[in-house]
Amino acid sequence: MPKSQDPRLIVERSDGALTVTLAAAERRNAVDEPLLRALGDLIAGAGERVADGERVIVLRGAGGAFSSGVDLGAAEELAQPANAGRTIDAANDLVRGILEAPVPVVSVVAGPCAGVGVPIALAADVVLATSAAYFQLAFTRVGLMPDGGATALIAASVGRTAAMRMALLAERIGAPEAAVHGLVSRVVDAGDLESALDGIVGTFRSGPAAAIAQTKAAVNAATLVELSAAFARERAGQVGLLTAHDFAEGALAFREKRAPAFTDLPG
Ligand SMILES: CC(C)(COP(=O)(O)OP(=O)(O)OC[C@H]1O[C@@H](n2cnc3c(N)ncnc32)[C@H](O)[C@@H]1OP(=O)(O)O)[C@@H](O)C(=O)NCCC(=O)NCCSC(=O)/C=C1/CC=CC=CO1
Repeated sequence: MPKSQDPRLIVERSDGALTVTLAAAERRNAVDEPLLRALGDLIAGAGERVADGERVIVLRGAGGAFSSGVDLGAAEELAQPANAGRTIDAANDLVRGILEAPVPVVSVVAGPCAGVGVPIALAADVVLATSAAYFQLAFTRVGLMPDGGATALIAASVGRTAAMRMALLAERIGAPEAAVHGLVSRVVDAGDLESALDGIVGTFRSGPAAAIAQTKAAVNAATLVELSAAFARERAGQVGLLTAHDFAEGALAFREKRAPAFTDLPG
């Protein structure tokens, strides 16, 4: 049984499936660098565990939400120049790890999925949503830009116009619309979630592991040709934004539950 060093991750193994649950429900499963790293380490271990029979990884969130993205309670620390790149790197490494894992990854989204939670969920090979799920690239609401490869992952699924709507307007995209745009693989009623998940896990458990691994790698290579460049562009832009006024104001305004007053100019 793989162990997580972070108590905010619940790790369960059952008959070839590793299930990892983000368990910080009081903040809608907000993440920070240590949590991103702990999750990334678990995903990275899949290459060794496949020989022991692991055939699929399931990512889900406790308490209804998948994740609300990076923890805005620590905005002041994130904005320190020495720290600014570290959380971005941890998120990028995690997303890359999900995409490169030799076993399929299934994300289960049954409520809010926001900020960097979106590229983490969408990096999975199957995104199973309930009708209560929604996706929100909330970054610009707090003076940031999408990261975690979101600019490439979203555009690969939804096209430029819808990507701009999600990234610039930070609109919530509910599960039915997410299905129309190809953001999710399947939408089910909450009551049917576990049986739908069992079906998907069962398909991977009894499927041809080598063929599945090759297929996943080939589809990702063909559809995410811009990913590495996107990681680099997002990192360069985000580091500057994290240390600027608008992020400090955006994060404070979120915590104070008021509208932000942004003042930074481009360039
Ligand atoms: C849309 C929401 C995710 C969910 O809305 P809702 O269900 O109505 O829940 P709330 O009432 O808003 O939240 C419940 C409590 O959780 C706290 N909380 C929620 N999200 C966060 C968070 N990300 N960080 C800290 N705390 C959070 C919220 O304050 C409530 O607490 P109280 O009960 O004490 O009031 C909605 O919650 C939402 O929009 N959340 C924020 C989304 C967001 O902006 N995420 C961060 C984007 S930035 C990012 O993900 C990535 C980076 C990149 C690298 C470095 C640095 C920063 O960001």
